[in-house]
Amino acid sequence: MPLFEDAPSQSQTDVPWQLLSGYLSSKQQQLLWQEAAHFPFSRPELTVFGKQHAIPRTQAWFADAGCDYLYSGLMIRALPWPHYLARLCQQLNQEFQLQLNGVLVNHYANGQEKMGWHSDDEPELMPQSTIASVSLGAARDFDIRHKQSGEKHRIALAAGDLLLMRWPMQRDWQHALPSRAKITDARLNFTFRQIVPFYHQP
Ligand SMILES: O=C(O)CCC(=O)C(=O)O
Ligand SMILES: [Fe+2]
Repeated sequence: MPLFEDAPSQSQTDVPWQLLSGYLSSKQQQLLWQEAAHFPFSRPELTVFGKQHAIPRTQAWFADAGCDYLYSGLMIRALPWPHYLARLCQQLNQEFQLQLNGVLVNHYANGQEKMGWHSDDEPELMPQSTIASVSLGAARDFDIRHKQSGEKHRIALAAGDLLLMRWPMQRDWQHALPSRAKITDARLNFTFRQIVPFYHQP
């Protein structure tokens, strides 16, 4: 019997995220990657401290009707679901008993493209809902830090991995995708979310 079996370190048991490595089959990865080649990615300009900046990645938002997303002051209308993405959403909902109804797709052309520290805590997200993050393409580090204590974790997200971010992750922690100068391959990330329908059109 291994030593310390009943006393795993705090960081392994008490964190609100769960990594399921190799969740997608290679066939599923291939179909999603091909489908995403036709997605209408855009690079919105955000206003930060009064200055306009193009985001360092491109993105697309797909969701059920009425699930528009106000993202850093930009209203993103829901586009209808592509076929394989819809199937993956259904699979996640069934397997983990979730009610995900939208997905933000982020495309990182190479290691220069990134995402800064944030929590996904927009008001149109269903309170206490889970976010399911699926990655394709280049493996990238994903950083997580606790808002109060500053405790840090780094996990690598590789092609086909699923990261479940459960409540209270977005309340207590921030996350980021740091740049990696040596990475030349593209990466896709899908964060499936549960939106309160018609939040922006009462
Ligand atoms: O690309 C990633 O792994 C993270 C994406 C993310 O945090 C987000 O879309 O909110
Ligand atoms: Fe996020």
